[in-house]
Amino acid sequence: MSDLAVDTSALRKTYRRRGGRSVGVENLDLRVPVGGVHGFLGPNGSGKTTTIRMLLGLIRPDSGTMRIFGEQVPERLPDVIGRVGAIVESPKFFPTFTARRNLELLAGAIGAPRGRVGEVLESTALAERAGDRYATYSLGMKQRLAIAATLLKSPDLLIFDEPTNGLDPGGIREIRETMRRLGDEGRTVLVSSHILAEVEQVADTVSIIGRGRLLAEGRVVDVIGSRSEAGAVKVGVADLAAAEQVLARAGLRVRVDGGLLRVRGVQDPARVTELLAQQGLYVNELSAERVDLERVFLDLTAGEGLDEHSGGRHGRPAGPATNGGDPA
Ligand SMILES: Nc1ncnc2c1ncn2[C@@H]1O[C@H](COP(=O)(O)OP(=O)(O)OP(=O)(O)O)[C@@H](O)[C@H]1O
Repeated sequence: MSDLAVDTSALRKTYRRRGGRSVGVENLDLRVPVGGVHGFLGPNGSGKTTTIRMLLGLIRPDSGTMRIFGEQVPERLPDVIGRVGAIVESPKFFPTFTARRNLELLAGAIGAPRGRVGEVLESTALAERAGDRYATYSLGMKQRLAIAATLLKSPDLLIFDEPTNGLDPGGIREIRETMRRLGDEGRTVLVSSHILAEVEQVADTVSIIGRGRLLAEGRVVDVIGSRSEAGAVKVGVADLAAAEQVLARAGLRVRVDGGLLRVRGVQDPARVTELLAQQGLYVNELSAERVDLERVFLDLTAGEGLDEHSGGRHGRPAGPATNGGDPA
């Protein structure tokens, strides 16, 4: 049995556009391990939805291969689709029926056991409100009911494309907790998002893409760890320009960023304080640089945002992904 829930190899998809073709996904090797939550991250227009739609057989790739649980798709999709639950657009529920009734009707339609309804309401933390009419649900509850509906057939792989779009912080937290619960049950959750803080808290592993290409992948701790640097500190001081010169003269790599100095290659932070104090520059803040997924993402995808009107992606040559490269 494959230890990957999803894997793609050299996947490519282009779209026709005026004057030629634009690239949706370029040479993409995506690997999603079985079990746990996998964040599929990228800026707007980077190819997340395109990839998900190809996996679900909704659009065809130009070239490359895709497998779900080791089965080649789209060729073998009928064999594995029963193990896959996806929310690509909001399902239709009857507004005047309760959530439970809506799920019972759906369970009947797809031949899921009726007892499953109670279980999926528990999994999505909707059990207490299951007797309320759908029309009275908040957006977050509606989204969780959509997840509950996909859980009726007890899928091993769940694919969620930007599931928290339009939700308030409370709704986002509930979806996050639901995804974590599903991952802990041993299911594989593939969730696309451009909200990094949310993914960092819930994902076990991530793939980061930009302009349709893979930029980094791996366990969240490793992706962050590989780009953290010992001896990187942030320094607050009133005269940033003068302090920058002093530290640069002392051989430290330093730049001004966001009202602070970012200094690298610092073996002893007390040395920074001393060097500056000698010149009458007094440090009001000094802390180790904390690298989070957001920082990694911004470094990796700098300049990867799309300008739809520039035609910048058109005819882009293929090339290898620069996994784990050093941040600029
Ligand atoms: N049906 C289409 N026709 C033409 N171009 C398309 C089509 N769908 C997507 N694209 C283009 O393919 C690229 C990737 O888009 P895609 O929607 O997959 O990105 P995404 O990462 O899901 O973005 P978002 O976060 O905004 O949903 C973009 O340049 C987009 O304009």
